[in-house]
Amino acid sequence: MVVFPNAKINIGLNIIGKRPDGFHNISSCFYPIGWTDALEVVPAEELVCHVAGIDVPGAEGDNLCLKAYRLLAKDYPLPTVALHLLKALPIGAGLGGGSADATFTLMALNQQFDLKLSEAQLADYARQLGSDCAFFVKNEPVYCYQKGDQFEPIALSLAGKWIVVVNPGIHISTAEAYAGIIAKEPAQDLRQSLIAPIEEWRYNVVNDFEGPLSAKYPAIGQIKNRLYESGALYASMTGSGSTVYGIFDQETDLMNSFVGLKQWHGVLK
Ligand SMILES: C[C@@](CO)(OP(=O)(O)O)[C@H](O)COP(=O)(O)OP(=O)(O)OC[C@H]1O[C@@H](n2ccc(N)nc2=O)[C@H](O)[C@@H]1O
Ligand SMILES: Nc1ncnc2c1ncn2[C@@H]1O[C@H](COP(=O)(O)OP(=O)(O)O)[C@@H](O)[C@H]1O
Repeated sequence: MVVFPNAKINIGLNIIGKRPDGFHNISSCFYPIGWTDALEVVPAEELVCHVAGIDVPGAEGDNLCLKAYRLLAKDYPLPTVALHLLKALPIGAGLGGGSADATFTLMALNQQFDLKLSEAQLADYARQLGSDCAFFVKNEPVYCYQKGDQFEPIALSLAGKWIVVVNPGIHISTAEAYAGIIAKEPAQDLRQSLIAPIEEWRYNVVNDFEGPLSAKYPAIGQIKNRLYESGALYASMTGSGSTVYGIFDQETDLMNSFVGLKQWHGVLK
């Protein structure tokens, strides 16, 4: 079967405190977008993961799709499969692409081999693969907290708005991004900030990674400024960077503004 693991954006991201396990407690809003990889799962004589498109750093065996397969195979008698991944989502980009690949592998195996795992069971497996992996089970806008692996529904719809997503080509590892942060309580609860009209978000919906990372990588701030100059209602870096997005009221053609950079645009659901 073929599935299309999609990216997410973070709308606001507060890094609240360091946890005893070395991770950080955060709060954020995860919102799915339509930029995707493609992943085919087919029965095969041996377990393999073939990647086409963007090169995934690291050994083939470290691919999160294979890690997801192995995790389920510990508990269920799965046949061996070939995983064909067409990698389109920029890597180390704050788009959660690797996490989406991992969770879509779990969901594809569940469906293809009729494992009858519930959404809650899939989310428990996904959490073991990465902090934001469980989001992709329901794949709906949520407010997230703790490690970014606990979710509550959020009454936020951007359906019909246009989004432009631009990746400056800078790979930032999530661990590197967290290492440069001094955690603090946010001035206002993100859920409150998001109740305001989107035009006001620029004043108080903040990604705590953005300041330190745009000081280090000026391209991040330059893209954000360009998006605002082009009429974005709200623009921000997503996740641990380096991708930047802008949300617009209507379709906007910015392809010529970001020549040579990986980018995607489309309508939000
Ligand atoms: C920053 C966020 C926010 O959306 O997304 P991305 O930018 O990666 O998409 C997430 O917290 C990323 O989640 P994920 O990419 O799954 O991270 P993990 O693999 O679990 O962790 C990678 C490393 O990041 C740090 N880490 C991660 C999550 C967290 N709440 N606190 C942390 O300190 C730890 O150093 C950890 O070893
Ligand atoms: N299928 C995959 N796609 C992307 N990255 C993967 C994958 N499997 C393992 N990784 C590793 O995960 C890390 C980044 O994951 P990714 O989800 O792209 O970052 P981010 O969460 O910042 O968007 C990279 O270091 C990469 O080597």
